Amino acid sequence: MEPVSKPKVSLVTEISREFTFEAAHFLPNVPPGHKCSRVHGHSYRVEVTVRGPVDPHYGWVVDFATLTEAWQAMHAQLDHRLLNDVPGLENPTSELLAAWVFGKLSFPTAKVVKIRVAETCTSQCVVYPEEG
Ligand SMILES: Nc1nc2c(c(=O)[nH]1)N=C([C@H](O)[C@H](O)COP(=O)(O)OP(=O)(O)OP(=O)(O)O)CN2
Ligand SMILES: [Zn+2]
Repeated sequence: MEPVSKPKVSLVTEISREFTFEAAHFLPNVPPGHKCSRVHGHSYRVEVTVRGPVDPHYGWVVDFATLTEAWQAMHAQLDHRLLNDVPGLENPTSELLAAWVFGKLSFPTAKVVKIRVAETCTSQCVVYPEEG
């Protein structure tokens, strides 16, 4: 079999994993009569993306299982909860939830470069660290 040749350009490598949880929320700061002022629920999807060097021995940035391990504590805080009760999520918009998740994740050899939160099939938010 032909050996796998090294690419001629240097590559940036990102890996992602999507997680899900079910939760209720309401948005306390919306205008009077807004439907989201009432408690309702979503099947949330959260995608975590990290970037880093590919470990030459393992051939991966980090084990996908490492992302899952990091997610477990957040899942326990979020799943089947009223998000407004979770410290830091008193106003649980997608934007603030994505920032909350971002603030809770770090890995020794990989950088968190994107968090995507989708409340519905058609609405999502992405946060990135600012460059510089
Ligand atoms: N920028 C944001 N806008 C809204 C957020 C948010 O987090 N950030 N959140 C909501 C509510 O949570 C709402 O439940 C979700 O809104 P929407 O996408 O409108 O969901 P629907 O399924 O109800 O969509 P329809 O097309 O109206 O059926 C609102 N806005
Ligand atoms: Zn909602």
